[in-house]
This record gives sequence, C-alpha cells and structure tokens, in this order.
Amino acid sequence: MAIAGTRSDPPAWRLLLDYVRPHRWALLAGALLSLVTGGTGLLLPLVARGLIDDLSHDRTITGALLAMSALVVANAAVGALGSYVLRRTAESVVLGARRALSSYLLRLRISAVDRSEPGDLMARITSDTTLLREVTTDSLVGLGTEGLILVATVVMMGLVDPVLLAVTLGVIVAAGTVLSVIVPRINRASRQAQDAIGVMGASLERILGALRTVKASGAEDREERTLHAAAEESWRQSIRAAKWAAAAGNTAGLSMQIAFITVLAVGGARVATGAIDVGTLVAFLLYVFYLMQPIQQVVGAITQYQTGAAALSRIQEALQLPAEPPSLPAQLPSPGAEPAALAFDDVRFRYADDLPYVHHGVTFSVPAQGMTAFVGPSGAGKTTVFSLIERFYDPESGAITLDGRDLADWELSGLRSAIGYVEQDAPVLSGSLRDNLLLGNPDASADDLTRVLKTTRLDGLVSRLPKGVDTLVGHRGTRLSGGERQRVAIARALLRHPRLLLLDEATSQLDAVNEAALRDTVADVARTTTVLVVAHRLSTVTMADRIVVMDAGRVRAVGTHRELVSADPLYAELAATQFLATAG
Ligand SMILES: Nc1ncnc2c1ncn2[C@@H]1O[C@H](COP(=O)(O)OP(=O)(O)OP(=O)(O)O)[C@@H](O)[C@H]1O
Repeated sequence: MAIAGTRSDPPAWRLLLDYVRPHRWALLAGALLSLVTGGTGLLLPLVARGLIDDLSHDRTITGALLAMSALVVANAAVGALGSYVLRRTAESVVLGARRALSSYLLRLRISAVDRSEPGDLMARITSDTTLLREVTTDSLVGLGTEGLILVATVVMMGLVDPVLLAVTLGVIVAAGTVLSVIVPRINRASRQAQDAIGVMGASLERILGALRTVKASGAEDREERTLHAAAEESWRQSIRAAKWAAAAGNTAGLSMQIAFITVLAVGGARVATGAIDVGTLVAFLLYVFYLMQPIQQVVGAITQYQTGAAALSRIQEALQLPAEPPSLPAQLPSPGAEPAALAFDDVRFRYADDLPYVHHGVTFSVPAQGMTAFVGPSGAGKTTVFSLIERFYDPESGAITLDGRDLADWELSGLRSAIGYVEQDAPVLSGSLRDNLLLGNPDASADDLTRVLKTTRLDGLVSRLPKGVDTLVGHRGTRLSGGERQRVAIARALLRHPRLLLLDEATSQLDAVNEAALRDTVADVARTTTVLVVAHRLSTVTMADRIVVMDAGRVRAVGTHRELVSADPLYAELAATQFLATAG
C-alpha cells in the first residue's frame, strides 16, 4: 500500500535545505570553485576582443594568446577540483538521508509497518535517496552558480551593447514561458516512476519472502507479470519524464540558437550603420555563446529538481509514519533478577479504527513467578495479549501494568529489556547461528551460551554444523528445520535472562523428545521467572500454574487444568479435542 502524504508537507526546497545544511560549507566551497571556473571563462571574450584589436592594429598577439592559454588551463584545474568537492558533498547528503531514514525505520510503530509495504519502504531508502545526489549538485549548486554566472554574463552583455541585450532577453523570456508549462509535467512523471519502483520493491519482497510457496503454487507466471507490470510502469513514466526533460533542454538550446541568429542579424545591421564596431559584435556573440551553458545548466537544474522533489516527498512521507519515541538502550536484567507481575484491567483494543475490536475488556492478573497458559479458539486474541505487553500496540482503553506500573509509564527500552519474547513463527534472521542467539544480548558470556545451547538441546546441532555456532543459517534461517528455529528463538530469549518470558506456541513444531526437554526447561525457568505461554498442547497446559481461557476477545475463565475441565465447558471441549489431538 502506498504511504499517504499530508497536506502540511513543507515544500521540497525546504526539505532539501534541511538535508544540505550540515554540509553547507563544503557545498559553498564547491560552488565557489565552480563560480571561479565560470568567472574565468567570462574573461575569455575580453581577451578575444583584445586579440582582434591587436590583429587589426598589426600588433603582436603572443601575449594575448599566452594569457588565453593560461586561463583555459587554470579553468580546467579549478573546474575539476570544484566538481570533486560537489560530488563528494552530494554523496554526504545521500548518506545523511539514508542514515536518517534507516534510523527512523527501526523506530516505526508496528501498526505503521502493518499498513505499509516493506519493499516500498526499502525503495525509499535505497532508490529515492540516490536521487538526492543529483538534486544537490545539479539543482542546488547548478541553480546557485550557473544562475550567478548567467546574471554576470547578462551584465557583461549589457555593458557591451544594451540594444543587443534587449534582443537576447526577448528570446529568453519567450523560451521561459514554454518551459513553465513543461516543468511540472516532469515532476508528475518522476513521482509516478518512483512510486512504480516502490510497487516493484513491494512485489519483490512478497515473492522472495515466500518463494517456496510461489513455486509450489505454480504462481511464477502471475508473479512475473506483476513484477513486469511495475517495471514497465516505471519505464513508461521515466520515458515520459525524459521526454519532457528533453523538450525542456531543447527549448533552452533552441532559444539560444535563435538568440544567436537574431543577434547576428541585428548586430550586423548595427555594425553596418556604425553604431558598434566588429569587435563589439564578436564579443557580444561570444557572450551569447557563453550564455548557452548557464542557461542549459539552469534549465537542467530545474528539470533535475523536479525528479529530486518527487523523491524528497516520498522520503518525507516515510518520515511521517508513526514512530516510537527514541529511548536510550536499557540494561538487560542480570541473572536472578526478580520475576515480574502482570495485570490486564478491562483492556479494549482493535488493530485499526476500521477493524472490529479484538479485545472487548480483557481482565486477568498474573503474579510474579510461575507459568500461565493462554488457551482458546483461533482468533480469540491470545497473541494480541503478547503484542500489547511488548507495546507493539497500545490499548484503546483499560490498563496494562507490569510490577504495578502502567506500561505507558515505562521507558520503552526498559520495558522490552525486561521481557523475552518468542514469536509464533519463531523468526530467525539471516547471518550465523551465533548472530541469532546473541541478537537480544550481544554481551552474553560464552558459559551462558553453552548452558543455554544445552538446555534448548541445540548443542547436538551445533556440534554437527561445519562451523559450529558460526555456521550461516540462510535467509530467514532456511537452513534450519522448523523445530530447530523454534529452539534457536527460545535460546535467544533465555539468553536475555528475562523477568517475563512470553512463548507464543513456541514448541508447536518440536518432536516429542525435544518438546519434553523444552517443557522441563520452561518449567525450570518458571521457577525464577514469570512465564506466559500461548498453548496448543495438553502437556503444556497441565503443567501450568494457571490457565487463562480466552474466547472472542474476552477472558471467560481462569484456573488450573483440573478446575477448568469441570468448570468451563469450552475448556473441557478444547481439552478433549484440540489439546489431546496435538498432545503427541
Ligand atoms: N496485525 C493485525 N492487524 C489486523 N488484525 C489482526 C492483526 N493481528 C491479528 N489480527 C486479528 O486479531 C484477531 C486475534 O488475533 P490473535 O493473533 O491475537 O489470535 P490468537 O488467539 O492468537 O489466534 P491463533 O490461536 O490462531 O494464533 C484475529 O481475528 C486476527 O485476524
């Protein structure tokens, strides 16, 4: 889904200045060097006039030629330095934008991510930021330096012959009118081309994220068509932008040629009447010639700016997605830290304003220490309980407290560092097994790692792997089995020594032997930590200290297995069907 912009968006040039501000001095230096190059070039027609003068008065021209050569060489050297400084600065602007966007991305609220396409967000960070490079050098500096050179050239032309200047300006104004129609079209086409790249990124992400399913479903052709359609749309819009940009560039070029011919005609007549001499006409014509470059550059800068403005607005949209407040990294609990107590009090929650309520007043409390199992039919709202505890979302009303303190009053990083969370699909990130295990606690000791590998029965796997814990696990851990991924996720959570451990059906893919071992580990952990488990197995619920039975967004009963089997018909039914069926 595309991200919607807001009406109060600042104009693109203000956003651009914000990105450029930290590099203003380097940019100024680059611009000054470019100005010097342009200024040096401006002297050439005067040297040429002197040369013609010398020739017509039979004077030697060696001095003038030498001066001209020196100017040309100096011009090239300063020009090269200037373009290096500018290019370097532009890359720094791109870096700044990428840093800002990627930091922001990591702080995005889960609800914002739910509503966006990760592939489109990726395109904004990689592709749109790249466009800032050209907009910084070509547009900003181009408009500044070439604009100044243009003004200086016009002033020089006025000094040489005001009448010929008026003729030239007439042609330029006519060309400017045509350009004002063309330029907004470049912006629209560029925006649509970049949006199409975003759509393509989203499709790619969708396909690569489920390539096995796509292949197994024989959906390659359909997915290929989606990808090609997005690529072709970007191509179509880029071609449209290129067409208008070419029209703009040629309008500028054509106007200068018309100016050249007009000046030649009017100037020739003036030379014939004796109003000006040949040297003045030649000098003026050289200025017209000189005007071509800044005019083309200014038009190019305006054209480039349209592409950059489209990219800037896409970057800005991403930066306006709701994000979590920045919070300082918090200390993880030390081993043996006090377990946490948790309570939900009349919590109402829905994922979005246009979606039905998932929790209709959920109330329960869990004392510090021990194991609590959440059971209930699919869609009852069990996983949502965990998402609210992690503050991936905030409840609409009611209160959730940890150690008696409302979650909203906790520093977010402090809250999350107290919790170990194993998600339903136990995600494993690409990288090595070690990277995955230490993701939540990079400072875990080697002894701790060995101990946790043993308790999660991963030690056998590690000894079989060619590089032990340093073996790469592939994209999303594809080189591991489902059960191994679950054990890695549990080990990762345990290494944080959480005060509250959330396990969402974390043992569903384990075989009986591993499940029994993990059950013992969790039971062990529950002696010193508060453990919450979304359970689908009888073996898990029978060992729980308490069971919270959820149905359609409400807690309908709390008790032990023995109590609930006789007291709650839904639980009795679940126990008889679902749990027993999956008890292994
Ligand atoms: N990110 C989300 N955006 C919108 N709706 C969601 C989201 N996550 C879950 N839901 C909806 O909320 C309801 C409760 O989902 P939840 O995952 O909490 O149920 P559950 O009890 O854990 O189910 P299961 O046992 O099948 O995992 C479901 O109807 C689901 O469609």
